[in-house]
Amino acid sequence: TWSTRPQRLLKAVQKKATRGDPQSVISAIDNFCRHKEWAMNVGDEKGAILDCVVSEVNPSTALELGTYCGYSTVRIARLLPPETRLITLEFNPDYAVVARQVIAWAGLQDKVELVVGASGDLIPQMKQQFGVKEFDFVFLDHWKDRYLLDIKLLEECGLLRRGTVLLADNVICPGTPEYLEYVRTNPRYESRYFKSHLEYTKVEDGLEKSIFLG
Ligand SMILES: Cc1ncnc2c1ncn2[C@@H]1O[C@H](/C=C/CNC(=O)c2cc(-c3ccc(F)cc3)cc(O)c2O)[C@@H](O)[C@H]1O
Ligand SMILES: [Mg+2]
Repeated sequence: TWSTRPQRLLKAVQKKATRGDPQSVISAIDNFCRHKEWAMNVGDEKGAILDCVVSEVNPSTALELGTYCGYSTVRIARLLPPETRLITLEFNPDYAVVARQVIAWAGLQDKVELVVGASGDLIPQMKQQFGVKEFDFVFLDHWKDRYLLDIKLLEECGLLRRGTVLLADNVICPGTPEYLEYVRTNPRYESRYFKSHLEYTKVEDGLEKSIFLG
């Protein structure tokens, strides 16, 4: 039976990266995607911007929408201090199986709670089932037509606080026009665009950082 791209990416991590060394996992995935097979990880260039924002926020509780292979999960979790946690949501069970192994190879499984399911179903459960009071940081990198629905859901569920930072991938390519319009025009958000490139290419893309003002 044929392997999938996520499975081949995992093999590259297990072959090239050192167990317990998140940076080597990140580099192994970036090299695989740059030289072997492109994959939709946030990548090294946008990843450096993600790192800066995460370090600046220094979140106690963070949320990621769309785990995929766990690349950005590792990038975020490696920066989190002890006793903090990252909840990451992924509805494709096959991708979740790969992501769990990538996260474990990096030695970050204790900081990460990977939940298999759709964000629309799981976000309303965050307070009761997952004991979340509010999120300090949210990284959006799942289906692009879900970004707007999901931040409205996060607002409604009282999961955002004054100062919560939302960082959205792919606001140019593939693009998230309705989301951009919302966070840039809604007075409850202070938004800023970080120009960059689509992972592993020269195509323009960028991240939108939006602060919820409460
Ligand atoms: C509601 C819900 N709940 C839970 N998990 C959910 C979910 N919706 C999706 N997921 C999960 O998240 C990932 C999906 C990511 C979608 N990302 C992209 O489509 C994407 C595409 C490109 C791209 C750019 C130019 C091209 F020519 C081709 C592709 C680049 C990117 O960076 C992307 O992120 C994937 O793991 C999916 O299962
Ligand atoms: Mg993306």
